[in-house]
Amino acid sequence: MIYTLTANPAIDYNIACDGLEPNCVTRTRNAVYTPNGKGLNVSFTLDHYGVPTTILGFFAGFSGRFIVEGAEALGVPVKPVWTEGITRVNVFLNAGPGTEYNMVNAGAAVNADNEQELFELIESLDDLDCLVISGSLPPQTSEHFLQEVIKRVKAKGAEFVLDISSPQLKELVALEPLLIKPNDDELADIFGITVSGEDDESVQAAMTELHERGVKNVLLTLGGAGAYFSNGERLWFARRTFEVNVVSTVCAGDSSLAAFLSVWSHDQSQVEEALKLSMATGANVVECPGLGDFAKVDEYRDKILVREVVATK
Ligand SMILES: O=P(O)(O)OC[C@@]1(O)O[C@H](CO)[C@@H](O)[C@@H]1O
Repeated sequence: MIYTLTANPAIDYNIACDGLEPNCVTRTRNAVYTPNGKGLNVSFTLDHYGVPTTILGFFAGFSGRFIVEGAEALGVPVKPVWTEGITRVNVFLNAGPGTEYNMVNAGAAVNADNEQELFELIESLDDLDCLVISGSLPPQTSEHFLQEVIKRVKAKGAEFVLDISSPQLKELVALEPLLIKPNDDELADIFGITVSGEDDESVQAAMTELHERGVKNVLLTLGGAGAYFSNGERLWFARRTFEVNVVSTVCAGDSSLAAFLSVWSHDQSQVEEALKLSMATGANVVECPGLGDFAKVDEYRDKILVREVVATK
């Protein structure tokens, strides 16, 4: 079973308006509240592609209950750790073509007892094959929280995937994650590695460094410009050949990761198919607020170009 861990889930509140002016009333439309957080988005997408998954995370208050009940209503099981306070509500405002405002809040604090409950929960899982750890950490999380989580995952003989933007990623890669999914900005901010779009040479060098640091596989996303995947021996590049009407880029990275995992976690030789589904899913998700309904993925999948990069050294 693929479990996901969202330490800092959120209700995503998507709204739209025509422009945003200070010091005046802005009437908004198309308000949608959905249960989210990066790991939840991964689980929802895995579930859509028929992969069994369960959500782990810290949840608090009315908003936490909304998320847990919402996920269960969608048919995805949750094993929550309940905490004090109120799970955050993140606001994503589309103020016109190409103008997104993403207001991401800190979240409800956790304490040592909450962390201990989560550790024991992980220790109790009999069917844990892989834990996908996604997103930010809530306030007051202890310094070595993620190391402690990973220690327990590894003690069970399971793998872990990291999709986090924190500088901690630099130390955590030494624990040999199955997969990481940085984007080009995270590579620069966290590792000081610069890649410039579809540039095989700089990406080859970046991948070599990441593998030397301990990562087994890397899915490097470049937004609309495509994605590279490296397994340490071979490197692929995928890009779409069509334009999309971008409504909201929120959730696209999470759904791309999950779509990739839905193919590749069963059969690591299916890299091309995994990349096609991943890119097609991300392209469809940006066309709507939140995750949407994945209705155009089949149409898009055949329009994704994948090429293997031939090593230059
Ligand atoms: O604060 P984090 O955990 O980095 O990001 C949280 C978040 O913005 O990420 C998801 C989209 O990727 C949203 O569903 C959610 O609100």
